[in-house]
This record gives sequence, C-alpha cells and structure tokens, in this order.
Amino acid sequence: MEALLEVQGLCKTFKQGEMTFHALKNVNLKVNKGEFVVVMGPSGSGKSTFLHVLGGLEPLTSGKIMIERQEIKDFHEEPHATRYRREKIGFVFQFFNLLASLTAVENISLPLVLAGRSEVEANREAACLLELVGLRGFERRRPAELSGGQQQRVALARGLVHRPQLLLADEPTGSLDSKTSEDVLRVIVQMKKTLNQSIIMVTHDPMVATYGDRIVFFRDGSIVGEMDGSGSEDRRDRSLVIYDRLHSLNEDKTA
Ligand SMILES: Nc1ncnc2c1ncn2[C@@H]1O[C@H](COP(=O)(O)OP(=O)(O)OP(=O)(O)O)[C@@H](O)[C@H]1O
Repeated sequence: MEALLEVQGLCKTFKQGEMTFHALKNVNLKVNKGEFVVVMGPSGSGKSTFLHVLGGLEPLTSGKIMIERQEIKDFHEEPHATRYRREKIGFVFQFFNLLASLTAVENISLPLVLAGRSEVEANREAACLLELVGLRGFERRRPAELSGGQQQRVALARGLVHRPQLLLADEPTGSLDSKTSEDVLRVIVQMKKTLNQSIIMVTHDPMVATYGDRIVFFRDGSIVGEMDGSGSEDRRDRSLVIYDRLHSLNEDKTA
C-alpha cells in the first residue's frame, strides 16, 4: 500500500505564560492512500490539536509532515498555508459551519470560487458532489431547510469539492442522532471508495469508530496503541472492544 501521509516525530507545544505545555509529543503515523484512520483518546489527549496541525491551522513545533514523500515545509505560513489547505486538505467539523444565506450548491462551490474557479464551473462541480452525497434535488435549499444529517452531507460535499487527498474530520457526527450518524458515515465510506481519499477522523463514539479501517489511540499527546476497525466483524461486537480499550486509557489516566 502506498503512503499518502507520513508524520514523523511531530511535537506541538503551547506557551502558557512561563510554562510550556506539550500537547503533542513525538507522534509518528503513516496513512495510506484511500485509508480511513480514526483517532480516539481521552479528553485533552491532543486529538484536535493533531488534526489542526495536519491541516495547517496551527504551526507545528518540531517534526516532519510529508504528503506523498514531499515534506510540507512552512505550510503554516501564508501564503503557503492557504494554498496547502485549499489544494490538499478537506475539513469537516462537528458543527456544519454552512453559510445560512447560501443554497446547498452555493455552499459547496464556495471553496472553488474562493480558489478562483468560475462560478459556472464551480456550481457544476458542486452539483456533482451533491449528487454523490445523495442529495440530488436539494440544490437550491438553504441550510435551515435541511435536516442535520442533510446539512452534514452538504458540509462533507463542500469538504471534498476540490478533491483533496486528505479529509480531516473532527467529530463529524458529534451533533447527530445515531441513525443519522450511520447515514453520514456510510456516505463518508462510499465517498472514500469513489474518490480514493484518505480520511483521518476524530470521534469519542466507539460505534462511529468501527467504520474506520484502523483506529489509533492517543493519550497525553502520544499515540499509545492501535487496532483495526470492524472489517467483516459485527459492528456492535467491535464497538464493545473499542469501548473497553478507550475505558482502560481513561482509567490509566486517572490512576
Ligand atoms: N491554543 C491552545 N493553547 C493552550 N493549550 C491548548 C491550546 N489548544 C489546546 N491546548 C491544550 O492541549 C491539550 C490537547 O487539546 P486537544 O483539544 O487537542 O484535546 P482533544 O483530545 O481534542 O480533547 P477533546 O476530546 O476534549 O476535544 C489540552 O490540554 C488543551 O488544553
């Protein structure tokens, strides 16, 4: 399998007055093309910080991030950061962050328009993505006229419209009920297959984690273990195993 992303010795510190807080400590991770990696761990273990650094939203302190064996140098500084984010990375967050005054198609096409593509071309691409996430016919709806799951599917289409190599998803189903979460996850897995994207997704929910190919566990800013997703195993059985592992990480933390 060919690696898309390689993270080596990644460290991230935050200055808090006189003190230095180590949010990420020597993180190493390889993600293959088309692989869906889930990140789990106790609250404060560095999961969101990891996504933010990977996505160029936060500068790294030390270490290397490589995409297709090319080191992404200085991508946290403008204008490289914006270009890196616009070309290589797609984001989906817990709160869909759709613009209320724009239609579904306009929300999806916005990243392309901002990147300088013509409106006609951008809207054509956006309509194509909207169809891929199963929302054909909803082109002209505004966010308030869509359900939570439909809004998240629009947000997913927006995150993928520029065909990024890597999709970073931070609790994308965190504000959805379990049935709607399943629908969105199925769409994510389907999109991954269609577009051969790599995905890194943070979640607290063991059932959601079963959709990944691989789960990595963070604790205190480091990766402390990993396991496979459900594969052909029953999703419920696998989620119990994941729950157990997560629980033991939480227990170790308080021990
Ligand atoms: N901008 C910042 N300044 C100082 N400390 C920060 C900053 N951002 C995050 N941290 C700290 O880094 C640690 C990791 O935070 P992060 O948000 O990555 O954790 P998390 O695993 O995503 O947690 P949760 O599951 O609660 O969302 C926390 O202790 C947090 O307080």
